[in-house]
Amino acid sequence: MQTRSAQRCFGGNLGFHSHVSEALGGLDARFGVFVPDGVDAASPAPALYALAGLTCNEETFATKSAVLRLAADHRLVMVFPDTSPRGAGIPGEDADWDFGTGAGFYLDATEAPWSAHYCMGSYVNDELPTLVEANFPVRPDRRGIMGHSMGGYGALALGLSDPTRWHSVSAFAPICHPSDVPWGRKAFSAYLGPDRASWAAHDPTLLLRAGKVHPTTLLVDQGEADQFLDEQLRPDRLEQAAAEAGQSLTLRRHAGYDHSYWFIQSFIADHIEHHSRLL
Ligand SMILES: N[C@@H](CCC(=O)N[C@@H](CSC=O)C(=O)NCC(=O)O)C(=O)O
Repeated sequence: MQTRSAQRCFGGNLGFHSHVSEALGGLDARFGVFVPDGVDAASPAPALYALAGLTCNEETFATKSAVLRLAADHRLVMVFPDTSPRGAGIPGEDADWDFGTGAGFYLDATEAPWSAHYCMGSYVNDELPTLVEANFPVRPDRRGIMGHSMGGYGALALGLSDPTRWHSVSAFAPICHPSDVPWGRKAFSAYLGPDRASWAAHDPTLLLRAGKVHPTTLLVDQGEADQFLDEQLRPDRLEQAAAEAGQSLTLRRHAGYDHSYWFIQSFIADHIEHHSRLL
């Protein structure tokens, strides 16, 4: 692991690091970690992973969400992964802002040529926690996951898939039913292939319909003036599937708020309290 930058921030240390990732087929992967003062090997803290959305990178959530002061106050270590492999060299990976670079969708591609590098599912679920837990003062038994948009989808999908690994889950404006919206159909067709049966394991709404529930309440915030709400996000589908599955869900709709980080900044404190209480 190589530290690319390190700064003091809100009485803690914020660093951005890189390493050669096995899950991403030997490419360099970047991530950020914030460690509040008072958290050390003798007194480790839970880690909260924050997944950013399409077009973002490992700096976006740390920089724009206003989460760091709150993480310091609640004594949570924050981990900020990148949103895709970088520089895989696959033809077309930089052609669209909603697919390829910056759009890894937190799953493991099974289709060539994407499967050689686009394995952000294994990366966020396994490789990065192993690396973080070996190099930072975090508790390996208490992890939370949150995210925005594509990252909100990732938080819900990974959290519902393995509640023993992710002990608290929340999302801002998540893509709730990717199999049935344009962003998700585009990514899943390429990364997972045309057989829609293989998509279900990566779709929060379909995971709930299949009986995958999380033992804690899922917290989801959604702006009603979000420009992507009706075409791409579909929280109504998640709400219905959660009700049918018996999944506890707090879904809050906020009049006037859009898809931006200004929306996230407005409600991030509630998410940090949610994770702090459960972790
Ligand atoms: N390419 C468009 C819109 C890109 C965009 O809105 N990205 C969102 C995430 S969308 C779902 O995953 C985002 O978080 N952008 C970063 C930001 O700072 O807002 C464009 O660039 O206009």
